[in-house]
Amino acid sequence: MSSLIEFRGVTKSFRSGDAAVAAVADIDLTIERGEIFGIIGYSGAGKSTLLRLINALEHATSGSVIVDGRDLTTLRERELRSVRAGIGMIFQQFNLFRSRTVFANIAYPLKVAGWPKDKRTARVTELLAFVGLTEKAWAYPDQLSGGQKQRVGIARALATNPAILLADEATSALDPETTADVLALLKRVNAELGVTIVVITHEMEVVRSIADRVAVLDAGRIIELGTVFDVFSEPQTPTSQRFVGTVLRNQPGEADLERLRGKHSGRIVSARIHDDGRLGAVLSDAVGRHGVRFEIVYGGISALQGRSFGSLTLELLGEPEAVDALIAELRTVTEVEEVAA
Ligand SMILES: Nc1ncnc2c1ncn2[C@@H]1O[C@H](COP(=O)(O)OP(=O)(O)OP(=O)(O)O)[C@@H](O)[C@H]1O
Repeated sequence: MSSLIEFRGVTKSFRSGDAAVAAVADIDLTIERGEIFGIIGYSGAGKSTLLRLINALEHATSGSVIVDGRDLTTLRERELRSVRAGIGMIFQQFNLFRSRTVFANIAYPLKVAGWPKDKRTARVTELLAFVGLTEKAWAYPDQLSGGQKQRVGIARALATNPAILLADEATSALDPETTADVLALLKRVNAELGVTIVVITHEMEVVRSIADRVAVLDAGRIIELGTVFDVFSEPQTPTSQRFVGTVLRNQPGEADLERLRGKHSGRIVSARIHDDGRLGAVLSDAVGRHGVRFEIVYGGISALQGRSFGSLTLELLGEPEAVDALIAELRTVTEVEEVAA
């Protein structure tokens, strides 16, 4: 892979009264050609600003934004327009023209780019088939469901064959089932058309479903960056742990722990499950040897990017020394955390 989008020491500040407030600060980030890159963060974290710096709807206060080898901070408006032509964008509220048909909405960017009518018609027909809306060509946006509107948005964004697609909370207005359909379409856009996609979202499920890598943004800074597998299986910061906790139930939360403490008198430990299967092997062998009984009281295994990870929470019952010896043995193969005595 080669880098397609690069942020080098980028800060974007806005004036707020007399002060300058940084919406994003000191961003160093490289997005590779062909990947689906997720940016997650709470409201106000700076996600939209970061996205809008890629198509120069915002201009960096300092640092450089490099897209396909061109440093946007050195370009004139006319050159920026040609960069923007290679970047499509979709939005939470779809931003379709209500007074135009689906066909005309998709044809619009082609018209602006000066495509002749026969070529426009051929391209729109092709795009309608790709997003599965051939029958809706002459419908108006108000006659479509949310998912169909976003399909039109995607077709319109792809009309001029951009290398990059920016998705700004593109599924946040949709129900879970429609979200899954739209995300599947975005995956096809990436896999079949080779379009690099940057997705900003506050929903970890979106990141889990489609992204290859993810950056966690907090107060304008990237606090974590990695493959979706790494960030989900070992989130390093409390913010990332909270996001991961919204979609994975491997580890008991505070309320679960309280319930477990009330119900179980033995020592309770959580042990990480890795792809290697060693926890299961050691557990089945060692409990008998140490004379410890156990009960599984909480846990879950998730699969992501073709690998498994998870956690098992066990109540251990036996002589204190025997339980200590078992925990020590488990610790030789995985991470074990005592969560309640
Ligand atoms: N044009 C602007 N003028 C002044 N402040 C702005 C402007 N755009 C963004 N900000 C501020 O920058 C910060 C980051 O905003 P941004 O919209 O990028 O965050 P976000 O993570 O996309 O949030 P949301 O999901 O709510 O849109 C916020 O504090 C916001 O108020």
